Amino acid sequence: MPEPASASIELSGVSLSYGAHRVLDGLALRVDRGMIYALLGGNGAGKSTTLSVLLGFAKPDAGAVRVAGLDPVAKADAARQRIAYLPENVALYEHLTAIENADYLLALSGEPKPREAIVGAFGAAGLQERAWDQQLGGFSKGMRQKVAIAVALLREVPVLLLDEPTSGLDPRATADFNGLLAAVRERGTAVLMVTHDLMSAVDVADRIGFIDAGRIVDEVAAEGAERFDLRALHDRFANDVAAA
Ligand SMILES: Nc1ncnc2c1ncn2[C@@H]1O[C@H](COP(=O)(O)OP(=O)(O)OP(=O)(O)O)[C@@H](O)[C@H]1O
Repeated sequence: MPEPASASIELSGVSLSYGAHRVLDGLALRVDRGMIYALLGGNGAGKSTTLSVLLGFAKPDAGAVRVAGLDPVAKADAARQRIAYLPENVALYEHLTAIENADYLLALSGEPKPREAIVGAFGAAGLQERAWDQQLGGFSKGMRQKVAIAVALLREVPVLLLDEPTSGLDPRATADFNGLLAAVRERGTAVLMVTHDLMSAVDVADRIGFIDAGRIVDEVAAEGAERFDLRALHDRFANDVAAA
């Protein structure tokens, strides 16, 4: 069946085992354009493996995976061109300035941009002007993420994957980051955010999915009343994890 054009990320019936250990077990998940999906789950539930599958680093034993309409294993290069990925600890070059980092990363991905565009994206990402020409050595995690997300904005990719983006951020930096994500969504990007941060998920996500033992056991949509009931969601999250 042809895929709806709006599905930027789609996994259906995805299973993956490491030896005898089934890590993903019939996983189904869909993120449309202009949507933020928060994937929550306990340790070892399969969140990072889901990202690895979308990045084409892990090949499922069964099921279908599409990123911007492409199979990330069969069309690895083309699929990665369409993805921006922020790992939990963003890897940047310490001895290069913020601008040099952006310049280099954009050149690597074959999408060089002039300085004016880079500083424009830094401004949009909330990186203070005095940091633009500083080496990254002294940057906080929040500042590094701003550099990385500015690069993602400049690449104008349709899919953004985030692994624990707010872990280790203070509340102000978390709020800034969530605001930035909302701006990314406005551009029509599909955002999949792996997180343990239920508060951020409630703040910014359109849909929250709870994964356990490699499958989605519960999903809550933003338009539902429960979205605003943090306590109920917290209990549900704890129960989902405990019940498995
Ligand atoms: N390369 C691998 N080889 C063998 N087992 C693996 C491999 N990668 C992950 N696993 C196992 O798969 C399971 C799911 O791991 P995954 O990293 O996806 O969980 P997670 O939900 O991201 O957990 P956490 O919240 O702790 O980061 C874990 O039991 C892990 O030990």
